[in-house]
Amino acid sequence: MVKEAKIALEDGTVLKGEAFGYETTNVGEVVFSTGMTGYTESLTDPSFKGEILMSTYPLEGNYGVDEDWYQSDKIQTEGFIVRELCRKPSCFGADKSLDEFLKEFEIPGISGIDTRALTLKIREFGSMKGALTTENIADDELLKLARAQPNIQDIDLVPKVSTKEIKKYGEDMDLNVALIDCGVKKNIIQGFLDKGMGVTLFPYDTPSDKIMDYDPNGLMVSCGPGNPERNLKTIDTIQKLSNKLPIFGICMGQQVIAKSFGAKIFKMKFGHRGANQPVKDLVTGNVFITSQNHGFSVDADSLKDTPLNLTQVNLNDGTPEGFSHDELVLRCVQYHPEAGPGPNDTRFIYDEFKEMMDTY
Ligand SMILES: NC(=O)CC[C@H](N)C(=O)O
Repeated sequence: MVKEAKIALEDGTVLKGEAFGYETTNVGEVVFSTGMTGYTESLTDPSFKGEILMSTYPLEGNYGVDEDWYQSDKIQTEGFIVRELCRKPSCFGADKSLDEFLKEFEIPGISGIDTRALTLKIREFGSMKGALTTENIADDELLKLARAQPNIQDIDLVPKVSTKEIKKYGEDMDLNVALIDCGVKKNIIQGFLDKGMGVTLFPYDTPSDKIMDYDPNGLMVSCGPGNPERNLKTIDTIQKLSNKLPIFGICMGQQVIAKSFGAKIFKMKFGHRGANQPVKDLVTGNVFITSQNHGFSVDADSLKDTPLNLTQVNLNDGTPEGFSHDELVLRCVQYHPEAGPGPNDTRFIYDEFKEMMDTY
């Protein structure tokens, strides 16, 4: 027999569905992703820490879960909301079902939710604090839990996902990248290795001279969960290194680099999450379809008072998707060129990073 599950939202909504995954109760900010595939990659993406993920695509789990697709070593989201769960997957490579996957990492799931209506509500209200339970909890208790949690802007999530020790990937490479791990995905590291660059992974709070001891050819700042403005240690390191090394950023990387040059950050109403976000390059006029997962953004107007130049914009809402620097060797993007999940339209950015380090 299938158990009942419930999701409560801070606006007073309580929705009932069927439980899957682990029997527990978790709180987080409820966000939606428009990706049609890639639930394994999204659920294991550290940038989802503190968030309860909802998929707008109506069927999840149909091709199972394979460990090769993980973007970190576990599920990072606080819960998963789906319209329909496939309990019997079919795929040549899969080693478990989505239900087994959530059980293994002790994460609750709810299916049978009208995800179209809930997405419309979030688009109107904005991302909402929620509580998801697969246990027996009264509606008003669950609502209290949803409302009592702190706002995602006010919590430190990066220390929860960043590496605790320095790690090296790739031996005997000509170029080596120092990667500050704010919540890196495996595909970001793999993207460098595939192009023949080695990677040294550093904790988010590593001081600048420690990084320079490794004599890197470039500095990469990764994606990561939560509010970039709270990531003061990484911002300090960037300020000390940006005139010493070529510097790159992806997602939170872009946000903290912008902040380190005095730009402002704001919380978006419902963010960009999915594998189909259109981005225009202002230099070439080319448009790319990109993979994204962020709820904060750099304020485009605030770039005017900085040495940063806007190079790319989002075609849905005009938010900044990339920039360069007047003098320094610097390239940032708000989207995920490494994909996982999503399209590979912007993989060439790794070649640009390489060229920038080669010529530096
Ligand atoms: N993927 C990311 O790096 C996300 C950055 C930041 N946590 C945001 O939501 O905007």
